[in-house]
Amino acid sequence: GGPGPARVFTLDDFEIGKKLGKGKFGRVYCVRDRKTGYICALKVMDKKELIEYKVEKQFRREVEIQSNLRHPNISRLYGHFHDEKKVYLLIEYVAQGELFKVLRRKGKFNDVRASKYIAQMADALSYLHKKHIIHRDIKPENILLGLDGNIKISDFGWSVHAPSSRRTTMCGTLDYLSPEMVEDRKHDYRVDIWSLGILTYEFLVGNPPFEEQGHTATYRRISKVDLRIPSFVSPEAADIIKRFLQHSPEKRFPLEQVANHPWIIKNRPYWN
Ligand SMILES: COc1ccc(C(=O)Nc2ccccc2)cc1NC(=O)CCSCc1cnc2[nH]ccc2c1
Repeated sequence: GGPGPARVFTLDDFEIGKKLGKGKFGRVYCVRDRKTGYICALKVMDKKELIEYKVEKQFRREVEIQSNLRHPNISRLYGHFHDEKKVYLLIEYVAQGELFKVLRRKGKFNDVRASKYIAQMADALSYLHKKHIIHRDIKPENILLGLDGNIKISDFGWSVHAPSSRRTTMCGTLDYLSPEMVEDRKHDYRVDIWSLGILTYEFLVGNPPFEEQGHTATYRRISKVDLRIPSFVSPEAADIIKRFLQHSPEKRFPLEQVANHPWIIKNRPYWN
């Protein structure tokens, strides 16, 4: 059987370790549960900030949804507690940290590494879509790398990191928006398939496909799907990128078919 009833935590249950990150709504620390020795990430947020930014309802809804998610490539929300001034989120600690930093350090990933991550992302997104959850914010900054080399999507949606430690363009987020989102039309779960195409391209090339200096130029290239795939990208990878980056959501490659695409089949034997 699984773990017992959720414990009621207080801050005293933890030894506070190093700071892992700083978000808009709070700071994240690496902590150890004194009772079990378990290492977790603790996100600390001011109640008054959540009220000021009017995100309490969103917070409760997200915590409710996330507490029920169980997938190897989605980082766990173990629990939450509060005291007089603050709210605390107990989140799975993912040892190798932000995939964004690995990508920037390496410049770009080869087909073996990129195909492993994209297959895991497709599996995680398919799981979320079956639960009628659209992630809507797929980008390297929201992906963590576990000790075993597998990825974990985490919810940075509410933590806007200081610009310095993030992309050069202030509007990194625009790069991942689908045509229907930039054109403010109705959108559904297939925006995540579009973003997965942007992510595949960025993993293999080192920058997102429609990146431009200004918002308007990026917007125009997204709307036109002005996609230029460099010749060093393998034919199988170029094929799956084109299947993801279809202007019309109906034409986008279904996530369930990713595992059987030649790019995945060809590289799977080399995943460690
Ligand atoms: C399941 O995860 C989450 C669930 C909820 C929220 C959240 O903030 N919800 C919210 C807040 C306010 C209003 C509405 C909703 C955040 C996360 N997750 C993260 O923020 C990822 C970084 S913390 C984890 C973590 C682990 N392992 C690491 N290794 C290196 C860095 C690092 C960082």
